[in-house]
Amino acid sequence: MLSSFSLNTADSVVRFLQITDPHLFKEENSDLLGINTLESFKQVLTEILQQDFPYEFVLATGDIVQDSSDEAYQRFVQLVQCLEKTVFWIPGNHDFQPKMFDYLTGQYGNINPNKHILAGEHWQILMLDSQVFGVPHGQLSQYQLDWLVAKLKEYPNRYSLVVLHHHILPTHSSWLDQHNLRNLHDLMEALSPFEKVKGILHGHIHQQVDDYWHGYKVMSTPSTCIQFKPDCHQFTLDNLQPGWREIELHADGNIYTQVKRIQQKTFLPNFKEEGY
Ligand SMILES: Nc1ncnc2c1ncn2[C@@H]1O[C@@H]2COP(=O)(O)O[C@H]2[C@H]1O
Ligand SMILES: [Fe+2]
Repeated sequence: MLSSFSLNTADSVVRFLQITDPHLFKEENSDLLGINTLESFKQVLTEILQQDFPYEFVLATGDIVQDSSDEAYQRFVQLVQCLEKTVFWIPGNHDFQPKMFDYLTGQYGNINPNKHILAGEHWQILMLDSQVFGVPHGQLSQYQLDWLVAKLKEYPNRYSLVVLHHHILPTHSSWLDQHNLRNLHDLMEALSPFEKVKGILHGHIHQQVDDYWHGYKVMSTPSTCIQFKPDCHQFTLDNLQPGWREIELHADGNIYTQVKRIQQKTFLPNFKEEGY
């Protein structure tokens, strides 16, 4: 396992961005259900650059590439260079991890493969791999759970944010909820002895969630491409725009966060599509 990454902050508040589910392709003109995922990702980056939120790093929470191609992972690295910040990442169900390790380990740009961030003096961020290769649902292996518990024991004085790709709370869309994290009870058992765990952050469901579960703040963030509509039994796309999330971790253990969506362009999918 990689060593921990220590991020010294000038301020007592740790600020970062989450981007998730870009679903990039090998070909620049490919689309996912009618949205060109390269164009929507570029627009998210463009509008991030226009904000004045003073973030220090970025978390990319999976489904970076849709077609396992070298080109799309390389393009992701090139595109995020404009942010001039370190980008950490975890795999989603669509990612091909051998290629993530080929291209996302830092040799080609400001990408960092560490999964444990000591963020300032008061926080740690624990990034988990919930991928089960070849299927859309998620599962945390015993190795991931043991690693999580080991880090929580090692840094008992830090507040903790847990990050994974898959969702833990129902979206009330049965087609999507079948692809959730299957062993949530194992995650809960791992976390429950540690009072300083404050939040759980994920992607995967292409929609915003800001909720609480057993005292943890649970956050999910719009994809940078297509959006899924909540509360729909059948596969249903939403007309909401691509987005990202700003997060602040405060020294008293509070998390302040907001979702932003692009405003200067409109991306609409083909609403007749029934899946991918
Ligand atoms: N019509 C559908 N019914 C069930 N699952 C689907 C459908 N279309 C796509 N999916 C899967 O659901 C997943 C949800 O988000 P992902 O981007 O991980 O990838 C999606 C596909 O793997
Ligand atoms: Fe996903």
